[in-house]
Amino acid sequence: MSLDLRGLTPAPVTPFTRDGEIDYAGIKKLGSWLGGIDGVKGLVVLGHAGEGTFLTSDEQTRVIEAFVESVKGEVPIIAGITREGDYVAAEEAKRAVKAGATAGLVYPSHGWLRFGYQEGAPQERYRRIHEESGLPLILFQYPDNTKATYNLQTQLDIVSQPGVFAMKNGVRNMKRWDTEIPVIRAEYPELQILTCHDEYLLHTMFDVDGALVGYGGIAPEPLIEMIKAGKAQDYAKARELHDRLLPVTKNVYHRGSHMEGTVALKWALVARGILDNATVRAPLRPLAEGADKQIADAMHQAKLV
Ligand SMILES: N[C@@H](CC=O)C(=O)O
Repeated sequence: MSLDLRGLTPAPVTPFTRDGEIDYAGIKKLGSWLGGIDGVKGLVVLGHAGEGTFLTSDEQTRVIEAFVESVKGEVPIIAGITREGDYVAAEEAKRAVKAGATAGLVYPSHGWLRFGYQEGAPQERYRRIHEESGLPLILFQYPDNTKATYNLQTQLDIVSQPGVFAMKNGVRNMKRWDTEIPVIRAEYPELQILTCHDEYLLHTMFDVDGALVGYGGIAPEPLIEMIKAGKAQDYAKARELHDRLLPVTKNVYHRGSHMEGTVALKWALVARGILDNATVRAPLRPLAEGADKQIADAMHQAKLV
């Protein structure tokens, strides 16, 4: 299966039953729906939206297997690789391969968020995970306001390494976006650059090959259109889609932290009839009373239901 993510790669939620267990029937419904949409290029499971770090290792394996089964080979399943240490992250990547994952999205080591990273450590993390698991990897560029954001040289070094084929860019600093992407593109024209700015999709859609976003798990159809409009440099069309989606964007991604957005994604899927509940695992918390109705109304306004 070729790894061409030049289009929409949703990062779906992990459905739970009302009593908090993994809902495999829900995964089947969600995965087969998303995987069957023309323009969906892959699914990234066990990311932030997928509550990947809230699952046990066995659960992670079973979630990957269930998503692989659900898409029936239509699209690749890409696993979030999130463990803090490189040794355990490489072990996690090997388990993901066994479960059927075709690629990995490598998260920064958690401690870097607070303390920053030693020079060379991110490059080494990608090298080790790829060498030990064989997984093709996606570089995850964190926001500029974290200490786990990679400077330009670190990004260039990582994407020069064997096995790194794409970048999920969530830098949220337009100076860096405007100046770093052209340099990376010029040096590595084959690298697939994907936006993950769920809340700024219009503004980042004209410089990328695609989008790797949780938003894609609830509104794949208009996002596929928006990616096409971005590639055609058709601002009017992209703006129209943005405006249509704004009630949903506000209700999912402007409602508080990005983490709260994960809970909202589940309510949006309830509104679409894909999930039957919005159960999440702690530390996520249920949304305030009435949020389900606000989200359902927004989904109606955006013509997604
Ligand atoms: N869109 C988010 C969610 C992460 O996985 C981001 O920017 O990182």
